[in-house]
Amino acid sequence: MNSLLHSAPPAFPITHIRASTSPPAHDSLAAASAGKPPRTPSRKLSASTTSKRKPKVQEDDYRSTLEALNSKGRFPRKSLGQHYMLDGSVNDELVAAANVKEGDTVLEIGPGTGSLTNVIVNAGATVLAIEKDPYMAALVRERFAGLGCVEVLEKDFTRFDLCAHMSSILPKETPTDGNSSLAKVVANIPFNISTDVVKQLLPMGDVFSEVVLLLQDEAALRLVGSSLDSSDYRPINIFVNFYSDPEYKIKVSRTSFFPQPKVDAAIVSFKLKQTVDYPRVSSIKSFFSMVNSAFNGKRKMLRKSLQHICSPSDIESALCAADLLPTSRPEELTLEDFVRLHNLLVKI
Ligand SMILES: C[S@@+](CC[C@H](N)C(=O)[O-])C[C@H]1O[C@@H](n2cnc3c(N)ncnc32)[C@H](O)[C@@H]1O
Repeated sequence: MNSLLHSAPPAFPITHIRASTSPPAHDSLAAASAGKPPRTPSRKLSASTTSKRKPKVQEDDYRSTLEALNSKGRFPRKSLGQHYMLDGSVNDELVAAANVKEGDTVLEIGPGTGSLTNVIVNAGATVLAIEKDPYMAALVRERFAGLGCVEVLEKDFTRFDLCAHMSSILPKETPTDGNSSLAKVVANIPFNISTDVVKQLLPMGDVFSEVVLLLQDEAALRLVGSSLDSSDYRPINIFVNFYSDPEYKIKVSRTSFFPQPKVDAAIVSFKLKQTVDYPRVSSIKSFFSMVNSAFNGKRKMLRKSLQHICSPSDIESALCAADLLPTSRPEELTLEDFVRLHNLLVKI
């Protein structure tokens, strides 16, 4: 599932972008153009700053941002998957898919120029944005400075202690107004970290209610649509369905990005399950260890590939007790089948 595109053209053909009608909105663009990230101290989101703020509707200025970057020779970095969204309606779709509303807390991974951040803020949410590129982190921090509802952390998401940070910003108690205290994730992520992102976020149902991502289309179809007996059916499909209810929303053409990647994208939403709704297994760790072992020998029958757990005859008995054929192979088992098999095998 990893990687794909990042073969952006060597030059930055800004002429293919419609000229912005709005002037650069902030001084940061001047700093950006000069190649120096503006130095704005990061502010912590707090109840006092978030409740008092008045959302300020900004014109989306990402085209002018790109022009400013281009004018000083700043190239989107292939290694960071910097393919910026040019189609505002895709940002609207992402935000709508997560049903972002007033008072929500939203995690955005890779805000880039802040075009999606802007739509999330305008929906009334507070945003925690994690951006690896120091230059873009400074740019987006400056863009939303003064609103009090956007915290930008200059971090590599794949190495960030998200649980610790989220527990420091989310309320400890469930709000009495009936609203959920759970946060949401809305992000146009670099395709090359999509597996890491999905693996880190999906088991966080006690922190997030929805995760809405723009993924490479092929990866999205594999994650959400891979069915039994298909060659794409993998442990990640069991993982995704164990922790969430996934939905493929819409396909997004590669022409919506700048620079244009070699592949199309898609919006996928994952409604996260709460711990109490996970399939009942005695140990999640041993469950996924069994699933991984089963797929390690993809063409092998389970009675062979699971031999390190117990004897082939015990495995055959467990398969029969789970209403499965003794000759079953991993690609023939649903999540529920794996759960039944696991719970029988660990008892043996
Ligand atoms: C596909 S661009 C999307 C930018 C912006 N959200 C948009 O829609 O135009 C991906 C963004 O993620 C940032 N990024 C890349 N790797 C990252 C990582 N490991 N952690 C956090 N941000 C990352 C890039 O610098 C870039 O800004």
